[in-house]
Amino acid sequence: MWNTALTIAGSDSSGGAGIQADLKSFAALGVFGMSAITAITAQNTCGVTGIRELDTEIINDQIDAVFSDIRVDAVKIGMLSNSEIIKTVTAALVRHKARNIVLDTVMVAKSGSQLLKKDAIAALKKHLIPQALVVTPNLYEASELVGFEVNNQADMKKAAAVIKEMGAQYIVVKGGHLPGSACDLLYDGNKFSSFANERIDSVHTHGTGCTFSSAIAAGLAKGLSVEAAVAEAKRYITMAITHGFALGKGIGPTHHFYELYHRAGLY
Ligand SMILES: Nc1ncnc2c1ncn2[C@@H]1O[C@H](COP(=O)(O)OP(=O)(O)OP(=O)(O)O)[C@@H](O)[C@H]1O
Ligand SMILES: Cc1ncc(CO)c(N)n1
Repeated sequence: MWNTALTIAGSDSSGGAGIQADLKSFAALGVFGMSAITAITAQNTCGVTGIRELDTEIINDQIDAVFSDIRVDAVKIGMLSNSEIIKTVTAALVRHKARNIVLDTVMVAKSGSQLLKKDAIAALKKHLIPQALVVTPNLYEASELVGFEVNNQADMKKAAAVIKEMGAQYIVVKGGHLPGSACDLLYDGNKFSSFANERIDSVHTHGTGCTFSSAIAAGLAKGLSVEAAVAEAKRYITMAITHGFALGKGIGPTHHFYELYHRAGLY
């Protein structure tokens, strides 16, 4: 019997981030992936050249089509683009009593393009964060959510506590953009746990945030606890960055051949 995960996110035509990274991560981690696309981006390793938001009716219909037919063990949410999409997705997830929701608070692409309108951050806080089991902001996103700078471990702890107050059950503040080791902080409302790895000196990090949050969702879909799913996702993203590769002229993608490596005894 397959465990399943649904990604609700934007499409990246170059395959390194968004829906495409999510489905590759689900497959690599042995979970059957499904998708509801919120927006289409024309994107490659150098940047985003176009964005079309889908209308909320077809976004809602995709989510309904999946839930009305198939058991969904976990949901990963990525690019949402605007507040109407946020409200539609929230209402659909509440209606279907969705479990194991991992919210990656995607705001800006690595290349600098805005993937969430600034005026939609309030809707994210009000509607979707309270529905999330796990929220995975990077330093910039954490700072936009809480309204103060998040630049070090102490700020990350303060930010996690504020985001917890918004109604999420677990917060992982990602330290991928900190100097030094790549240290992420998990907060469950009582205690902080660190997940650290040596920083990998690679430019090929397109899609790291999407890959990491999808890997957490895959772990939850397989029945892991949040702590175990985050630990497994950290292992997975570290492998995926270690084997990231030059594709195109810019920032190359992460690598998703986990099962192959695993079976070969390499991971
Ligand atoms: N150079 C690196 N070496 C090791 N781990 C890294 C590196 N960069 C990021 N990570 C890890 O990758 C995961 C994703 O973190 P990151 O902070 O890059 O997310 P993000 O900024 O949301 O990504 P994106 O730009 O794709 O949205 C985290 O677990 C982080 O610690
Ligand atoms: C569609 C999409 N979602 C998320 C990201 C992550 O930054 C991206 N670059 N593109």
